[in-house]
Amino acid sequence: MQSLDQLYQVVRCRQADPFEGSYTAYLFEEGLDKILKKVGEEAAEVIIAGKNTDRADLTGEICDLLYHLTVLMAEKGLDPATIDSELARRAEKIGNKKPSHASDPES
Ligand SMILES: N=c1c2ncn([C@@H]3O[C@H](COP(=O)(O)OP(=O)(O)OP(=O)(O)O)[C@@H](O)[C@H]3O)c2ncn1[C@@H]1O[C@H](COP(=O)(O)O)[C@@H](O)[C@H]1O
Repeated sequence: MQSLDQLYQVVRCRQADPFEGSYTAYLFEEGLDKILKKVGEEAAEVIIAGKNTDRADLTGEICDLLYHLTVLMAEKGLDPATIDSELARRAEKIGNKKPSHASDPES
């Protein structure tokens, strides 16, 4: 099993210690514009797969997008803890706005 955090650690290793044949190292070598182009392409592929009924295909496209987003995060010096913090901040903010009659998924 591989979590997004573990994927991020592998990506950071490739960034710090690139080697021939690593696709991740190739993306860092090509630079930000290439990484952004791949994020755009993969996002478009998620949209197309999302319109279809094949959930395995959609799963694969989402994984491709998450991988390329992870490379973008590393390229820009963001780490998963930063994303987690922002998600937690939003959960608290939006949670605070929730009307009292809204059902609580925790209960
Ligand atoms: N999760 C991924 C992952 N998802 C997708 N890809 C690669 O992303 C590429 C996208 O395919 P495309 O056809 O869109 O692109 P392409 O034509 O091959 O390449 P471009 O010319 O467009 O750049 C493929 O080569 C996939 O293998 C990934 N490559 C690596 N990882 C993870 O990164 C780790 C390190 O991989 P390396 O850097 O290759 O050692 C692996 O163990 C995986 O966990």
